[in-house]
Amino acid sequence: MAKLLKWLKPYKNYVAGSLFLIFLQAVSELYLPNLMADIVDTGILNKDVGYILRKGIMMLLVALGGTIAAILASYLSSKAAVGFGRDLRETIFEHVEKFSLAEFDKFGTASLITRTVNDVNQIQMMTVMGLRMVARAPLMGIGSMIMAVYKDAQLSLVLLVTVPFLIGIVYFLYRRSVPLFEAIQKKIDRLNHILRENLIGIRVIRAFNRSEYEKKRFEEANLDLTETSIKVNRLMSWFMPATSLVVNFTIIAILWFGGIRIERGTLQVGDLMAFIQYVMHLMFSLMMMSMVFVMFPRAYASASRVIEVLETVPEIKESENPVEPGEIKGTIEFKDVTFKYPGSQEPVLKEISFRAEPGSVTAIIGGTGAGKTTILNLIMRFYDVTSGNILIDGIDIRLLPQGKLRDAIGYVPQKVVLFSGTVEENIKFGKDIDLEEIERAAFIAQASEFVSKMESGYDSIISQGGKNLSGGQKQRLSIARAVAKRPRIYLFDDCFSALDFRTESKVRSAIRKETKDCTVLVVAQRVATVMDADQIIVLKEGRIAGIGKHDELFKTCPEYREIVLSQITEEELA
Ligand SMILES: Nc1ncnc2c1ncn2[C@@H]1O[C@H](COP(=O)(O)OP(=O)(O)OP(=O)(O)O)[C@@H](O)[C@H]1O
Repeated sequence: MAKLLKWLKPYKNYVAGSLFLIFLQAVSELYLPNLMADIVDTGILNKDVGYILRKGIMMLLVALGGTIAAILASYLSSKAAVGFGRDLRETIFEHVEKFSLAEFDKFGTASLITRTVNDVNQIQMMTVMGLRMVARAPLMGIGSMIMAVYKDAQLSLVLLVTVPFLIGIVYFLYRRSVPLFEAIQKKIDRLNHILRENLIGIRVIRAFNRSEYEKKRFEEANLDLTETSIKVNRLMSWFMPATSLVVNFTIIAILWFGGIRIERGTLQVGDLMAFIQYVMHLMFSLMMMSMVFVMFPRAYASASRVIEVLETVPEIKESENPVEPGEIKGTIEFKDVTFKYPGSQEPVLKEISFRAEPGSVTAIIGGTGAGKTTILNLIMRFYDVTSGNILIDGIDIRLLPQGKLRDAIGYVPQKVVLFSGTVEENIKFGKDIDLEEIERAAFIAQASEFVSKMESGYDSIISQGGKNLSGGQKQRLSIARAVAKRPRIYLFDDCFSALDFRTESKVRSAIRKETKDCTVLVVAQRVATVMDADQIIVLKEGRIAGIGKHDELFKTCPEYREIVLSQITEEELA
C-alpha cells in the first residue's frame, strides 16, 4: 500500500490542508463538552443567565468553526483521492500498454480491466476514508482520553475494562475479513471474464443455442460472488451491534459510578455530562478506526493486485544499446529460430531459417497450428525468440527501437480488429494522412466502392468491433489501414480468406503493384494465393518442410504436393 503513496505526492498540499482542517475540527469538538460543563456547573448552578448566554454563543461559534473545517477537509481530501485515483489508472494503462503479449496472457484481459477500474476505486475510497478518519480518529481518541482523565481520573478506569473489548472485536473482524475481501476481488475478475466472453460471443452463443448454458455459467459465478459478499456482510453486521453494546455498557457503568461520585460530592453534574461526551467521542473514534480497519483489507488486496501489474516488468524491453538503423529497407532473415510460448512445454517453431528480400513475396503455408502466425508475431517482436536470431537489414530486431521496427511494418491480422470511430479514422490509424492518401489506400484494398455507398462515405461510423460491416468489408478496411502506412514490410496473416475469389485477385493485383519494392510475407491457406510467390515456406509442426517456388516444391515437397492436391486437381494445375 505504501508503494502507492508516491501517486499521492502531487496532492500533498491538499492532504496537508485537509489534515490541518481535521485537526481544527477535532479541537472544536473536544472543546464543546468543556463549555457545556461550564454552563451546567457555573451558569445553571449560580442561575447566571449572562454567563449561560456568553458560553452558549461561544459554543455556537466553536461548533460553526468545526463544521466549516469539516466541510473544507472533506472537499480537500476528496480532491486529493480522486486525483490520486485518476493518476493511478493512467499509470496502469500506460504500463499495460508496454506489456508484451506474454504479460497480457498472464493476467488476462478481464483481470486487467478489473484491476484498472474496480481495484483502483477501492484504493481511492480507502484514501478518502483514510484522510478523513485516520487523522481524525486518533486525534479525537487521544484527545478525548486526556480530557476524560482530566475531568475524572478515577472514573476513567471504566475504560480500562471496555476499550480492550472494542479492540478485540475489531481485531477479530479484521482477521476474518481479509481473506474474504481477497476472494471477492478474484470473483469479480471471474464474473467480468464470463460477462466479457458472453458479450463478445453473443452471436455464437445464440447460434449454438447455448444461452441457457451461458446463463447458468454467469449465474454460478454471480452466486459465488454474492455468497462471499454475503459472508462478509454477515460478518460486518456483527460490528455495529457489538460495538454499540460495548458503548452502551460503558455509558451505564459511567452513570452508575459517576452517580455514586456525585452523591459523595467528588464530581459535578456538568463534569459527568462532559465526561460522558468525551467517552462517546473516544468510543466513536475507535469505531471509526475499526471501519478503516475493515476497509483496509479490501483496499490492501486491491493495492496488491495493482502493484502486481505495476511491478511486472515487460519481457520485451528496448535494448540498452539500440542500433539506429536509419531508413529500414526491409530484408528479413530468420537464423535458426526456435520459439516456445511462455508456459508451454514444446517449442512451436523449431530451427526456422529463411530470408525475405525487399521486392519479393514470401508465402507461408501449412496446416492449422503449424506456427504461421507465430512467425509474424516474432517479426513484430510481440514475443522474443527462445533461441536464434531474427534480423532486419542485418540487425537483430532486439537491438532495434520497437517504434522504428513497427513503423516499418504494415500488419493485417487474421482476425480483423477495427475501432469505434469513422472509416477515415480507422484507415489512418497507423499514420496521420490526408484524405487523398486515405482514398488511395481504400482503392488498393478494394474498399472504395462499398465505402462510397455508405451513408457518410469516409465519415461513416464504424460501430464497436466493426459490427455494422461484413467480414469481407472489415478485412478490406484492415488491409487499407496497413497500406495507408506505406510500410517497407507487409505481413498479411491469412487475411484474404474472407474475400471472394474475384475480390481477392483484384486486391492482390493492386497490392502487388503497391508493394513491388517492399518485403511481403503472406500467410495463406489457399494455394491460389501462394502459387505465384517468389518463395513458399511449407511449415509442418513448427518445422520448415520445404522452401522454394511452386513448381519446384510441387515436385520435391510431399507436404506441399498434398496441400495443393487437396485444393486443386492435377488437370486444373496443368
Ligand atoms: N499465446 C499463446 N500461448 C501459447 N500457445 C500458443 C499461443 N498462441 C499460439 N499458440 C500455439 O502455438 C501453435 C501455433 O500457433 P499459430 O497461431 O502460429 O498457428 P497457425 O499456423 O497460424 O495456425 P492457423 O492457421 O490455425 O492460424 C498452436 O499449437 C497454438 O496452440
